[in-house]
Amino acid sequence: MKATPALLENELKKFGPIRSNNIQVNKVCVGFVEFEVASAVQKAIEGEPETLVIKDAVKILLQGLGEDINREGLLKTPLRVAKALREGTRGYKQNVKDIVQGALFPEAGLESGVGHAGGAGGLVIVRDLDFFSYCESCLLPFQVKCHVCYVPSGQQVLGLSKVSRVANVFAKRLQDPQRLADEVCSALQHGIMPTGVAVILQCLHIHFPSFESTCLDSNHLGWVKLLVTSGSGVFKNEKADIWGDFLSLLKLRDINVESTHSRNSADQCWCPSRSFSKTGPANVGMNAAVASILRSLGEDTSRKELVGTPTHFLKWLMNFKNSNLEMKLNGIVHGTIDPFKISGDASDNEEHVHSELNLSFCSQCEHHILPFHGVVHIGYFCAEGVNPIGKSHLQSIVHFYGFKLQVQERLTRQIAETVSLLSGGDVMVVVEANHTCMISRGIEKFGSNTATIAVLGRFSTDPAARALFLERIPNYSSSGG
Ligand SMILES: Nc1nc2c(ncn2[C@@H]2O[C@H](COP(=O)(O)OP(=O)(O)OP(=O)(O)O)[C@@H](O)[C@H]2O)c(=O)[nH]1
Ligand SMILES: [Zn+2]
Repeated sequence: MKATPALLENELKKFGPIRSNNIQVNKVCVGFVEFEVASAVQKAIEGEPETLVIKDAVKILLQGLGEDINREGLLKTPLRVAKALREGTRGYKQNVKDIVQGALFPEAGLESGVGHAGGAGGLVIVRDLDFFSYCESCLLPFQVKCHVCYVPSGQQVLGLSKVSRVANVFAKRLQDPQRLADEVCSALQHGIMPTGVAVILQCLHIHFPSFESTCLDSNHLGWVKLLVTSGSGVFKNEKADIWGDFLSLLKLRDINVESTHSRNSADQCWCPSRSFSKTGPANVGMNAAVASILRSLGEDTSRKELVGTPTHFLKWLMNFKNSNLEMKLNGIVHGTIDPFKISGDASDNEEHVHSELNLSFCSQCEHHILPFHGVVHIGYFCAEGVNPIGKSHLQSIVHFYGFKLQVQERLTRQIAETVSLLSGGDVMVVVEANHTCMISRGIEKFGSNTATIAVLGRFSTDPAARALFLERIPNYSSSGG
């Protein structure tokens, strides 16, 4: 029998109240039912008209990138992207009242009547809540670390998890950092009716790299960082003393709050897409496809913040098309570009492992059309007295294979194979990357990182050479990841 939510709900009711002697059994069954309900909901989403529209739009975008939509790696991509976008904007359908209702608990203040604490006048601070939101200007996910402080009144406090749930309702929408902070603050103020609420968001937005641009420095892919604040009630005045207590507790945790009170305005250049004056010739079909995605998410495409979004998103996406780079690389792989060849007669000289570390890359996951980015380390044998391959040439190879719809394993192999053509066949490549698709949606593993290794020639039979090269790789955190 097919598990529909209604049917499963009925099944649940049959268990009756949980008693201590059957709690284990009930727990298992409840877990199973929850899982079944979740997959039933997922299945339902797959068939909804909004999902179908987004799937069609994604096919147009893939074709615009010159991809074969029937290639195996891309077959499920339209559905994955549709589900990711709908999941990532589910906040439009959520209601703060439903979350807060029933989670306000009576809590007395200090008995002596001197000072502030408990449910009256003390501070409650919930720190380091990690979220992803979608940038309304370019449709890419951006990372948010959220800190909330409120001053209870009326002898009641809110269940702590609800602070995070309420913030996530607004994070799961197309957003701008300041609006997100204001909406979270206002929702908590209305939901808890405390003496005041303060919200601080630390936001990170990926740069828009392009092969031609200078956005990528030689070490790592940069981030646009923005810190915004919002306050209500006793926090309304940004200079009020009470901010000091909140900020001090954040300072204890290495959060730089120096500029917290210089409220960042929307006109500050937050989304890198806004700083592009020049955009390439518009692809009308692709533009219309992105607009149809926005409408399917329940957005009004004439809202002023969204007017440029299709163009901005395409500006990002078309980086991964690459036709010009293809021609540049032909020279590299066929050895017609002189500096790429190792020069000198090295046949009698001793060879050593040469390494080029921390070559930055930015790529686009072909499963979810979301960025993955990080650094590449390349090792190869080089004879004494022979010029190694120029760092800029290795960086070009990395960019060439990065600026495509990719998977990390393929990227690693392709770099290794290309470098082996230039270096005589003994190559080791390590790629360290953060996958936005692992962080911003689905499993939401904040801080997770993936490393892949490819070895060719002598590196595959010589553990000492591998160890020597691996030892040179700095800690990921210190290499710009
Ligand atoms: N091996 C590999 N997998 C990747 C890469 N980028 C994304 N993926 C994975 O591709 C898989 C796609 O799995 P599916 O089950 O078809 O899609 P999904 O339902 O969106 O998967 P979840 O991410 O688990 O929600 C996921 O496990 C992703 O983590 C990559 O570079 N290499
Ligand atoms: Zn943006």
